[in-house]
Amino acid sequence: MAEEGVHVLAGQAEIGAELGALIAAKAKEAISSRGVFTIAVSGGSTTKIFCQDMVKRADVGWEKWRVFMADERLVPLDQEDCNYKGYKDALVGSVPLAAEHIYPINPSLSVEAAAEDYTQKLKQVFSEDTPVFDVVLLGMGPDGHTASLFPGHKLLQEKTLLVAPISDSPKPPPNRVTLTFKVLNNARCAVFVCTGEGKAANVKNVLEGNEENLLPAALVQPLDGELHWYLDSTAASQLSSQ
Ligand SMILES: O=C(O)[C@H](O)[C@@H](O)[C@H](O)[C@H](O)COP(=O)(O)O
Repeated sequence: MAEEGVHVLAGQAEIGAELGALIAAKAKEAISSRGVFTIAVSGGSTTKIFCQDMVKRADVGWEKWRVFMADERLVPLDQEDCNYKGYKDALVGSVPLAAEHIYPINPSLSVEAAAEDYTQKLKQVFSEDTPVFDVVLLGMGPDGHTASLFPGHKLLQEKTLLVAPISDSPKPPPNRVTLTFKVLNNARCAVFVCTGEGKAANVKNVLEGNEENLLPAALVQPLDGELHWYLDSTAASQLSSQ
């Protein structure tokens, strides 16, 4: 299995293959130790990079997977920018992952009620007060946001909620729900996938910047877990080690 740290690969296909090998290993380990594999997944480019490799993997114990959204847009579940739809369409029917094991938010609720409802869905699957995901799969926006945790936003200080509502997201749509750092940093393994030149400056800030004014992505530091960053060569182009 890949050691934790920064993995620089040529492009999205190569990242998909390495990421898929890591996730497959984490799934097998979790299922043999605890009987279930829990993962929180992100939208944007991560969905395609993850799914295009994972659909080829038959032996990862799909029946035992429980898939939550790291963040979700408050949009109908059949709308193209719904993160849940991206995963459901790519995986259900192609691999033996049951549709009911991918957990959508309820977009008919207010954003506050949708966050509370999603918290209850977490509590149905996790016995711990703060869920311990086997893997949280994250992207980073060009501004350094991750999940729906944006630079300078008050949610960066959230210490109580597991799932938070946000109604002023700078990245559209404005209404979203997101896992908080409390949950992200309680994971056994946090994995970032980040590609493209537009991310290069903040990849450098996060991985080689100083400790002041940390961007949201830099605040993902699992308390007792691994941290991986999968980068393509353009996203990694400003790193001094490249
Ligand atoms: O908006 C969402 O749904 C996200 O989950 C978000 O946090 C995403 O991961 C980043 O914005 C990176 O997106 P890209 O990889 O598409 O740049």
